[in-house]
Amino acid sequence: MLDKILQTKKEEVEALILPEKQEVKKVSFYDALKNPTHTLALIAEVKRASPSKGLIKEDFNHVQIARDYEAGLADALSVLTDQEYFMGNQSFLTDIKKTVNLPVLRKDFIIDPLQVEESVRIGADAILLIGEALEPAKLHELYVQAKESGLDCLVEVHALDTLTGILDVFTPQIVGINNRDLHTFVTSVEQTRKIASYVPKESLIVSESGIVNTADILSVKEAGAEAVLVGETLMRESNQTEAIAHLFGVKHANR
Ligand SMILES: O=C(O)c1ccccc1NCC(=O)[C@H](O)[C@H](O)COP(=O)(O)O
Repeated sequence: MLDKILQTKKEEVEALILPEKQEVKKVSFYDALKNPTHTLALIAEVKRASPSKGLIKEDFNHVQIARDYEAGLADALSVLTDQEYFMGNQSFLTDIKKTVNLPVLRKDFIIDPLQVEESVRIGADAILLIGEALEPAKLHELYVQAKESGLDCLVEVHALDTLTGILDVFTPQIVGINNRDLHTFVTSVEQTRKIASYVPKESLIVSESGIVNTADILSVKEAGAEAVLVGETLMRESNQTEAIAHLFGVKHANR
C-alpha cells in the first residue's frame, strides 16, 4: 500500500500548482508537545477514512471535530490532507487553522520540496516526514527546508533499522514511532516499547497509531513517549471532547 500511495504522490507533485499563501497565526508544534496541558501530550487526528479501515466517520464536520478536540484539551491537531486514500483535503487544514488556536500537523506523504512550500502556504505548523518513504539524505534535505520555512517536523519510523539509518545522518527534534506497519497494516503498541530506547534522549518521542485505551496510553508513556498521536479511536465516538476523556480514563477531558 505504501508504494501505491507514494506513486500517487509522485503524480500529484508533477501536477502541483502552489496555492496562495493563507494568513494564519503560527503556533509552535514542538513547544505544545514539550509543555502539554497534562502529563502526556495528545495530538488528536482529524481522520475521515483510511486505507486500512475505509470510511471511519460518516457525519464528518472537520471544523466541529477540531473545536471539540480543543475543548477536550488536545495539545495539537493532526489533519489528513490526502484526498485519494484518506478522503482528506488541504482546505480542511486551512479551515481548522482559522478556527482553533492549536498547532496543526499536516498529515500527508511529503516527498518533494514543493509539498513543503505548499504546507507553509496552506497554514500548517508542522509536517510529517516518513522514514519508510524517504532515503535518510532526502528526508534530511526536506527537514532542513521545513525548519528554515518555520515548520516543525514529525520524523516517523516504524522499524529500528529505519531509525538507525536516519540517526546516521542527523538527530530529529521529534521522532514518531509508528505502531502501524505501513506495508501490512499490522498495528501494535509493543512497537513503541521495542524502539523507544534507541531514540536519542534529546528527541521528543511521539507514539503513533493503534492507541485504543488508557492501558495503551500508560504503556507507551512508561516506554518513554512524551506524546501520543491518536486518530481512529477518537473519531469513532460521536463526541470528540468526550472521546478524549474516555481515552485518558477520566470523567472530564482534563486528564
Ligand atoms: O491509517 C492507515 O490505515 C494508514 C495506512 C497507510 C498509511 C498510513 C496510514 N495511517 C496514517 C497515520 O499515520 C494514522 O492516521 C495515525 O498514526 C493515527 O492512527 P490511528 O490512531 O490508528 O488511527
